[in-house]
Amino acid sequence: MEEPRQSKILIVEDEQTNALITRRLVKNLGHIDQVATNGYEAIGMATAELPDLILMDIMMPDIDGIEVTRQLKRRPEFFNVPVIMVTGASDAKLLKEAFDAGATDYVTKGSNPIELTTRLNSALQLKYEVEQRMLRESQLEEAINRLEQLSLLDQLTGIGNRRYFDDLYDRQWRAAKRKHCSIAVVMLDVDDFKRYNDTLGHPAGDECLKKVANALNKEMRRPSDSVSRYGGEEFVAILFDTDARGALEVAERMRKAIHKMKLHHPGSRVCDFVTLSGGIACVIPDGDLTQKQLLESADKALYQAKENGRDRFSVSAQITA
Ligand SMILES: Nc1nc2c(ncn2[C@@H]2O[C@H](COP(=O)(O)OP(=O)(O)OP(=O)(O)O)[C@@H](O)[C@H]2O)c(=O)[nH]1
Repeated sequence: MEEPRQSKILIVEDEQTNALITRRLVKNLGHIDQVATNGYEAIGMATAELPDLILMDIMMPDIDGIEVTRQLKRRPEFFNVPVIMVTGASDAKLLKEAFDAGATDYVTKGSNPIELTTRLNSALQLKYEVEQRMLRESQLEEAINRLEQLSLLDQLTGIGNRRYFDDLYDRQWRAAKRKHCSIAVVMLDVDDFKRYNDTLGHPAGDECLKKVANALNKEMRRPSDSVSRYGGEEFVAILFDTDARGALEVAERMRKAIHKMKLHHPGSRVCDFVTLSGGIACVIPDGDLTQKQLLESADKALYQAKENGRDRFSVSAQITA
């Protein structure tokens, strides 16, 4: 059993002699003591500075120990503060009332100091064990949240991955349907990226994708806009509440941002630098059209942009809002 650490013990006792005896015992055990001589004072002191344990006299004028316990235990911060009742006689009915109010244990007045020491130590031990368990649980929860977050991020580029996109697209699609507003999907693809890898090597290709992802991400200016890595050298942006014109504007901004970086691309058939092609599709979702269809339209438009010479965007003719 771990040695109890130095704890703050609040002694609630209206009789001076009893208070003195208990204080001495608490001090001898190496703890810090505080004394409240009535119920109201006890509430004031306990709420001003949370004690680690309370030794509570039951019988007190004005407001008794049971009522004080009841009031304190209503407050969430007292959930793990043990309250040991100190009682004149072990009246079963009174004790039941005390336990119902939230007391942890009890000792009878004038009992052997060893008994009080043992009960005090075991109540503190249990309190610290509960605290440790809660800490471990919250650390575990944090680690799980972090893992969940990581599983939604693309490891290479640090932006959302396909899973992130699928989840967000589904939520935004349903929101657009509810609000009868338009949603735009922009599929983006680095031009001649196979040639980039072939001429400069795969590690350089990876670096290029990181820079492209970062630049695209910077162009997402509204909180509801996002760009994710769709896979390989393909990216996808979702623009909520955006029509075809708006989407084309954002797409052009992204294209220019890539141009501006002037990432040397010796194998490109388009120009000396890395360029992007993209396909845009947008719609106000209604009952028939599916998310998949909108994506397919954006993909077809991307193919069209490639066919038309790359380094450009094409807007899907079939579905527009
Ligand atoms: N370095 C690197 N290359 C990747 C990654 N993912 C996909 N690629 C490469 O991207 C290239 C894509 O090539 P293609 O689909 O033929 O298209 P492209 O060469 O970009 O030609 P167009 O799209 O027609 O302009 C392939 O060579 C893939 O190996 C990656 O994570 N890192």
